[in-house]
Order: sequence, then structure tokens, then C-alpha cells
Amino acid sequence: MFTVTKEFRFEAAHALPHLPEGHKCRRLHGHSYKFRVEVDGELDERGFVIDYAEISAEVNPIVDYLDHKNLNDLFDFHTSAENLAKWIFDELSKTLAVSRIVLFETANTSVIYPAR
Ligand SMILES: Nc1nc2c(c(=O)[nH]1)N=C([C@H](O)[C@H](O)COP(=O)(O)OP(=O)(O)OP(=O)(O)O)CN2
Ligand SMILES: [Zn+2]
Repeated sequence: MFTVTKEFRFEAAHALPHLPEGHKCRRLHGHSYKFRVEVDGELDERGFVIDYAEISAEVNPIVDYLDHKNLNDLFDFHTSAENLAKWIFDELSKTLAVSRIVLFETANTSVIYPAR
């Protein structure tokens, strides 16, 4: 079994207004998000699990939907990294056999969905 990965980036704003008074993330702020798409599988006749280009073809519309947006305008869920990773996974699963999403909200923080 192999795991093929490809990384994507987008810039977006969000706020978490349900957090307690004084929490800095209540305020509107921005992140340079990065996420890694992981696809597990065996090799086909090309020696690929999946062509990297096939991943891009399915992920790019999702990136376009998110890039330079206020995420609170797009979603009715709390725009935490956890919820966003799950949304990307669920959306991508409609067209691609994605195994997991690793979403970095900052350089130091990340979420993996589904958990390993
Ligand atoms: N489990 C989660 N915790 C937090 C989330 C989240 O999505 N899931 N989000 C935030 C904020 O949106 C934001 O990401 C702040 O992150 P944080 O690492 O706390 O802030 P900094 O980048 O400024 O890091 P410092 O270590 O404080 O410099 C908060 N928590
Ligand atoms: Zn944030």
C-alpha cells in the first residue's frame, strides 16, 4: 500500500464569534491555509496510485471556492480547522477516493481528518 500526497494553499479570513469574550480568534482575522490531500492505494499499470494531475483537477475548484473569501460568509458551521478539514474531505470524496486531509491553519497547527 502507498500513500500519494499533494499540497494546496489558499488565503482566507474568518472569525470564531462563539468563543469567549477576550479570545483573540473571536475577531475577524486571516490565515494562509495549507492542506495536504492524501490518497492511499495500490499501483496501477502506470505505476501510479493516482496521477497527481487527477488530484489537482478535483481540488482546484475547491481551492477557488475558498480562496480570498471570508469563510463565515460561505459556511453555517463554526469555521474551525476541524470543521473545515471535514468539509474539504466530504466535498472531495464526491469525486475522488481521498483517504484523509491534513489542514494547516497556521505554520504550527494542523488537523487531520479522518484521524489516523
Ligand atoms: N482546535 C482548534 N483550536 C483553535 C482553532 C481551531 O480551528 N481549532 N483556531 C484558532 C484560531 O482560529 C487561530 O488559528 C489561532 O491559532 P493560534 O495557534 O492559537 O494562534 P497563533 O497563530 O497566534 O499562535 P500563538 O501560539 O498564539 O502565537 C484558535 N484555536
Ligand atoms: Zn483563525
